[in-house]
Amino acid sequence: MKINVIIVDKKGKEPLYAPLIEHYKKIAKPFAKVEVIEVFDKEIAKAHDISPDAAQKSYTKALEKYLSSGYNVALDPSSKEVDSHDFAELLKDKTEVNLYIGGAYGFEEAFLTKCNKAISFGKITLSHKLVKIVLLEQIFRGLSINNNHPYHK
Ligand SMILES: C[S@@+](CC[C@H](N)C(=O)[O-])C[C@H]1O[C@@H](n2cnc3c(N)ncnc32)[C@H](O)[C@@H]1O
Repeated sequence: MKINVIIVDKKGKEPLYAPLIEHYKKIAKPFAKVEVIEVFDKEIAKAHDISPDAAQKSYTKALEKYLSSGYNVALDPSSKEVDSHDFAELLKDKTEVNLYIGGAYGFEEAFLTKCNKAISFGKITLSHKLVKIVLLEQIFRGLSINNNHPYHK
């Protein structure tokens, strides 16, 4: 199984988060190949100076190409809240899952409707760097649930 975490963010290894990202990718390996893909370009940077709407549209443009294959799930604080079992169910019996983390202004509705699902991890807004770690932990937890691994108690 392949799981792609696709995030609107600049590339770069922050010393604070990079070891945790590598840790979760490594422990998930027996169940899935997890890849983190950062997406950021000049158009997104420019759009941030124009308006929130322009920023959201630029995210859609940059992310759209990933929608053509796999099961697509957007992370959106305003969408339906899921628990760890609901999340595990989303990963179950899939060959490829793409999980999208938005930029500073979240996603436009048009992008959310193009995804198979939009989910929330609760009403709090997490920074996109922190949500990446929470998501990676939930991916490992979900894979553990689906594979009867003792990590999830
Ligand atoms: C800094 S947040 C953007 C906040 C933006 N106002 C919004 O409503 O999406 C960056 C990204 O992190 C993810 N995110 C943050 N908190 C979340 C939560 N509680 N549940 C699901 N995704 C979350 C979303 O993908 C969001 O687009």
